[in-house]
Amino acid sequence: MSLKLDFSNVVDVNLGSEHGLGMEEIQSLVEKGRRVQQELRKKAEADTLGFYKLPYKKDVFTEILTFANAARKRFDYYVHLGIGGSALGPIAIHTSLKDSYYNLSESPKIFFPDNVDPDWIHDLLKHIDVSRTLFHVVSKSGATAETAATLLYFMKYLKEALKDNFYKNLIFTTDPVEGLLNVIAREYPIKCFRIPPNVGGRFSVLSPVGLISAAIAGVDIEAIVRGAAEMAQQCDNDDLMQNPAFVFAAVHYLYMKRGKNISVMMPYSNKLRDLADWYRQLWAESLGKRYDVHGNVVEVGQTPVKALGATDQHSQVQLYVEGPNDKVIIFLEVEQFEHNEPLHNYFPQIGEFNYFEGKSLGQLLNYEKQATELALTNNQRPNLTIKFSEVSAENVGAFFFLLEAATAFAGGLLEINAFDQPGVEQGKIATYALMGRKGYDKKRKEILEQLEKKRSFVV
Ligand SMILES: O=P(O)(O)OC[C@H]1O[C@](O)(CO)[C@@H](O)[C@@H]1O
Repeated sequence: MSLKLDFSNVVDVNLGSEHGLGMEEIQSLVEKGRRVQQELRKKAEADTLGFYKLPYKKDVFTEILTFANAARKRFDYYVHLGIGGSALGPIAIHTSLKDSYYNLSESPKIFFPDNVDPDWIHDLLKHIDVSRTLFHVVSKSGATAETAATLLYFMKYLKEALKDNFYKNLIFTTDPVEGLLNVIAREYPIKCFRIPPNVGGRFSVLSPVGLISAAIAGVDIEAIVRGAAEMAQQCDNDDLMQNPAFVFAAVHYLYMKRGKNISVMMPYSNKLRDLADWYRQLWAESLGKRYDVHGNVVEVGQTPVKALGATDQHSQVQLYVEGPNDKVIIFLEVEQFEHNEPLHNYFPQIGEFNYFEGKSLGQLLNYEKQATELALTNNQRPNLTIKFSEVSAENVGAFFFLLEAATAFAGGLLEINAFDQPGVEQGKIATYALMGRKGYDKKRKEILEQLEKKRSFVV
């Protein structure tokens, strides 16, 4: 595993004192960082914070591999039903390590319909044969409306195709005991994988949530968790100035205090593109909080934005370089691409093309990254780079763990609970109420009254 973090362009010497951080400023957080580290270690040891232990669950990996090897032979299609933390990690693994163009992988063909757009879901039916499809339903709570709805949608076709044997094409990944999927699984012999209760959805990628689709696609899941475990060691370093999770968290904490409320993740790699989607949920749901742990109203958080290099140089970078200086840009860079064929100028009459001669697309992409980095730095825009030696399972696993540990550290520095999501729950409850779910009658009445009173302004 080789993942390196380059923080040079947040340092005041390179960025100027108005927008750069003094080393002593970061250093001044070390004492608080130590207290946060102790607190997190205690929680990990007491098993209240389960994501720390996910890279070491050997028995779970063996169970997944055994299941996946059999499933690869039995099914031609795999459909992953889940949303948020139950989908973004699996998608990121698939597009980074398997098939960067969705849905074109070899058999079994893999799909992640993580939305309830009826036309999009309907279109999927054109690409699969339901009787030869494994549906993997992933929901920690076992109740999320979108996931339940897509399960019910496909059930119609499963029942048509397989009659009472429909359950043979279903597997669930959910809480060990709680939730509606367990109620179904008690009735039908459906294979269930477990999300440990102490692992939140957005921290669950290294559990069966992310590893089953990966194993079915033929990704080396043992390499993913090996990379994560190596990174876990680095993130446990007592020397906090050498601890990548702490430094990442400290830098962002200091910038949040200075009003830099936007966190842009910009992979210069299409394969790493969806890691930024995964990061958005992690950073947004974990740190976007109204109250701190003492009950004070703090309304903290950073809005994560996804951009893609070089594509978004021609869309977003103008704003990043000259617009409001309210962002921290995180580049993801690949040092060694797998394919690096040299270009040749086939139009010698066009001398202007000669600078391409012998250069590769990878070189162009990385020079473009360097050029954007320079432009940002010269305009005092803080930026840092996470360098992947290559796009490999080890590095992707390490990336997941790094950002999870950094998020936990950032939550500690901000003194907020990084592991709940009360704001999302409000929306979930309102959806249940509007849909008329049992037990939500009072809420439904309240919402309908509220909607009636609302002034409308439709143009
Ligand atoms: O896995 P579940 O319980 O279906 O939840 C899906 C997602 O919904 C949320 O609760 C809110 O978006 C996320 O935290 C979670 O990853």
